Amino acid sequence: MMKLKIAIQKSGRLHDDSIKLLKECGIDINNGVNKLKTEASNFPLEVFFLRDDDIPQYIEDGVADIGIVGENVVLEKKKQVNIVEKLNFGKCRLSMAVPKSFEYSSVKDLENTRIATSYPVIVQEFLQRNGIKAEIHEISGSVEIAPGIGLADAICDLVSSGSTLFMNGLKEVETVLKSEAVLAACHHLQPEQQQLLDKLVFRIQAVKRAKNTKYILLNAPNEKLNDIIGLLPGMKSPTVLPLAQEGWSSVHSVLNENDFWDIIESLKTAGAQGILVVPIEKMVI
Ligand SMILES: Nc1ncnc2c1ncn2[C@@H]1O[C@H](COP(=O)(O)OP(=O)(O)OP(=O)(O)O)[C@@H](O)[C@H]1O
Ligand SMILES: O=P(O)(O)OC[C@H]1O[C@H](OP(=O)(O)OP(=O)(O)O)[C@H](O)[C@@H]1O
Ligand SMILES: [Mg+2]
Repeated sequence: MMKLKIAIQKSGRLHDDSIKLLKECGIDINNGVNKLKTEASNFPLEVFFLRDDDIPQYIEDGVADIGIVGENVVLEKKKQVNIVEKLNFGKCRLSMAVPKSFEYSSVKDLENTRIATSYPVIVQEFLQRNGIKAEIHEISGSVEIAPGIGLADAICDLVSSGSTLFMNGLKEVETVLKSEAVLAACHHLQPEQQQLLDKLVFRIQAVKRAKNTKYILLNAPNEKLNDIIGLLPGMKSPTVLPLAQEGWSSVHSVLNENDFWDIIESLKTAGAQGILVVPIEKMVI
């Protein structure tokens, strides 16, 4: 039986969330310590554990059929791969940063500077787009140290909380790119592999959808039902069941995580009681 080969990060920021996502998709991986290749026990999937920088090349070459990697790495490596699905984790931005004492007012202030980065391709494109001439120093890690040791005037590196910049006396001045982990695929998949990928993507979408949604149950007096139902978006329309107590109903529906607090307030004002909100594990529409 043909298997789908997936490359994920061996260790680092994306490793745990990649394994977790596969697990949430019902795929069990026997993940032995230091094992660089393994198989799923209940899905035709072979898993390769690699350095994230190498993943786009492996996918382009078809050594791996698919992979989980940061969009930032896909764009830097310029390999021919399809971005199939954004995965909602590994969210960060690639930003320009300068020492706190640097009087920065616009991108023009980067003219004739030395910029240390692990993303020379993306930085070069950014500088070109902005008509700036600067010297790029490629370094593979600990980029934030570069200004402090006299290697560069500015840096371009990944930021999420900003604490690494802060700890190193730097300030963020330009966002070059926003990124998150993506599922990338080879351009030349066999039909059977494409079918397996479709199956996996179907599961990933159900998991993602469920994460953004909550299941809500509430009790309402029947005379307020219309008002309350009007507040609930629902997938189609809410389920309404009679309660044992005469004149009352139980209303069930789903809510988008983002609308959650606004709607809860309005529901209470409209007369809803005993509101329960529970997570949804999978959501297929
Ligand atoms: N601070 C962060 N917050 C969220 N996501 C991040 C952060 N830093 C990096 N990422 C994302 O996780 C990916 C992997 O980051 P990590 O720091 O583990 O890379 P690495 O050190 O190059 O790993 P490898 O050993 O695989 O080469 C990045 O390419 C980026 O997409
Ligand atoms: O804004 P923050 O939340 O501080 O995150 C930013 C840091 O995270 C990443 O490094 P990571 O910690 O993954 O270590 P690495 O340098 O070994 O890749 C990135 O290269 C930054 O250094
Ligand atoms: Mg790397």
